[in-house]
Amino acid sequence: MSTVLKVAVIGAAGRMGATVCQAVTDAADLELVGRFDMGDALGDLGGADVVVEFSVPSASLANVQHCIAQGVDVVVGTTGWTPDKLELLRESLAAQPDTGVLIAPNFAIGAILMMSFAQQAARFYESVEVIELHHPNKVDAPSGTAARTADLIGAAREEAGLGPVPDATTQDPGGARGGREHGIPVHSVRLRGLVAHQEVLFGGTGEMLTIRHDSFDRSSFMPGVVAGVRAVGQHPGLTVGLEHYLGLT
Ligand SMILES: NC(=O)C1=CN([C@@H]2O[C@H](COP(=O)(O)OP(=O)(O)OC[C@H]3O[C@@H](n4cnc5c(N)ncnc54)[C@H](O)[C@@H]3O)[C@@H](O)[C@H]2O)C=CC1
Ligand SMILES: O=C(O)C1=N[C@H](C(=O)O)C[C@H](O)C1
Repeated sequence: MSTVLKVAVIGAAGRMGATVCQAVTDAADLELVGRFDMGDALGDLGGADVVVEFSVPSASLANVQHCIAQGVDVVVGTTGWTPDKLELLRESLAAQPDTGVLIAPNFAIGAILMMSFAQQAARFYESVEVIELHHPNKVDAPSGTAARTADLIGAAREEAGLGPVPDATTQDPGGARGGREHGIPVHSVRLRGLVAHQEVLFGGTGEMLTIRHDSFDRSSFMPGVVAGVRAVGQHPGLTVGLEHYLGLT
């Protein structure tokens, strides 16, 4: 007899939360047992085996810690995870060694491959810049995906002994050169009509490589979220990146 996993969603009234509720309802092996949003008491999480968390960066840590304290596995899509916050999660998990938490900056398979390809390409190019483009309702910049991509590229460049990206700019009063993540220039575009998009531009002598991914619809994230829900129980502790569940590392 096959087992049905009970799933609750935190941030259930949001763009991603509502889409996840539908995806869980549509999956024969999953049962939606709870929808929680801002102001709701999380309590026993509706008796869930797994919680999916898509809220806001300022609330996510406390929500995930509540789930860990209940011994409930969590799949997290919310962005804004700093090294300090991740360390707090590891401390919480130390008291619940059988509980699993998956944090994925992006659940779309193409975005995961984009990050992996960018990591591979990083050591071959002197120049690199990341451009992320999103809907204008997004509250955080740069995107979690761009920050993660820049981290992977920056680490690969360091390992290869590459120095800083070349850039002669000495005057930029308006910040036209964008921000920097792990030393990599990152540019954030917010435009009505967009969902989630990213380009990674690599430049070398006489050539350029562009790696681009587009999410045209939030359905693009659902296969990854559902795969995470099914697998998180087999991965106690903290995992950052769905690629670790997909055999890509
Ligand atoms: N990992 C991935 O693949 C993806 C991640 N995201 C990230 O997911 C997060 C949510 O994105 P959207 O759904 O577009 O945002 P949204 O603004 O549509 O939804 C956020 C929801 O969280 C709720 N919320 C706020 N505070 C809360 C609290 N304390 N407890 C429970 N719920 C609370 C809000 O009321 C809202 O319903 C963002 O951080 C975004 O960057 C978005 C898309 C894909
Ligand atoms: O807010 C969004 O929409 C998205 N957020 C995530 C991020 O910040 O990288 C994932 C995806 O880009 C959509």
